[in-house]
Amino acid sequence: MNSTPTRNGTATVDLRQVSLIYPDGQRPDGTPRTIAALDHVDFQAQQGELTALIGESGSGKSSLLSVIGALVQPTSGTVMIGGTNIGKLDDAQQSQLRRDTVGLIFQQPNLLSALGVRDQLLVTDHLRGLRGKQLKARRARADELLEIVGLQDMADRKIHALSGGQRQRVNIARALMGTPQVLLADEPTSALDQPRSHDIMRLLQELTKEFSVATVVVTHDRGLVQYADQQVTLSDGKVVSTDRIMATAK
Ligand SMILES: Nc1ncnc2c1ncn2[C@@H]1O[C@H](COP(=O)(O)OP(=O)(O)OP(=O)(O)O)[C@@H](O)[C@H]1O
Repeated sequence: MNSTPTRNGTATVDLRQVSLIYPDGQRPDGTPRTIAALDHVDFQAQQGELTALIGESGSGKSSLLSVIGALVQPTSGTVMIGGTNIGKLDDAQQSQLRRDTVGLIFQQPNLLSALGVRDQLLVTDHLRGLRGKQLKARRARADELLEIVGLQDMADRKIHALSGGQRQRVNIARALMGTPQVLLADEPTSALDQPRSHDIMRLLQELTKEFSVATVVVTHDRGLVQYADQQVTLSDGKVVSTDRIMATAK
């Protein structure tokens, strides 16, 4: 599969006229009703840039993230990720693209309580099929990422001995293990207090530049938009504005 990083200003994430229609029960006359979670959405995210995705509850933010992450197939439209048209891939190729190209960061860090911090990162390689010596060689990558997110002294700690902010850092480091081109975060700060939320956004901003990923962060908190390069606002499944964030705001 060709998943070469895009260059020359081509967007790493490029969605054209994407709609996602769900069944939504029946009308009183018995005919099926539908809801457009996404309605002809055009969306681009560049490598090395952080996009903040905002909008009211139910406006389609998580749906958009799911489509970008190839977790959900849109009903219509084109989704290009890292130069690959994901609509043209079969299921196995889509899974591979998810594993190789996309890093996912969820609201609540879904970490495995029995494992130490470093092993949380290595388990992703285990899932990619690495074993034995190959897996051991990845320890260095895991430790490098833990240092970058400020957890170098906690590699052997169990998850229950970490704070919420530290857990989210583990989650972020884990998402970077596969060297993704796209980093998707669905409300990564919702379980954190204000200072910790700003720390996590600052970290995501730094990592976006350092790893040259196209990062898309869903947030309810407009105070966190200052860490983004672009702000995209959704309403009723439609993109209602796409704005550059001025450097002076950061
Ligand atoms: N699997 C589904 N089946 C039917 N409708 C769905 C499904 N997923 C989402 N929807 C609908 O699509 C719309 C967009 O939902 P989505 O979760 O993307 O919004 P959101 O902006 O992320 O909301 P929130 O901020 O509350 O998480 C909503 O009206 C929702 O009810």
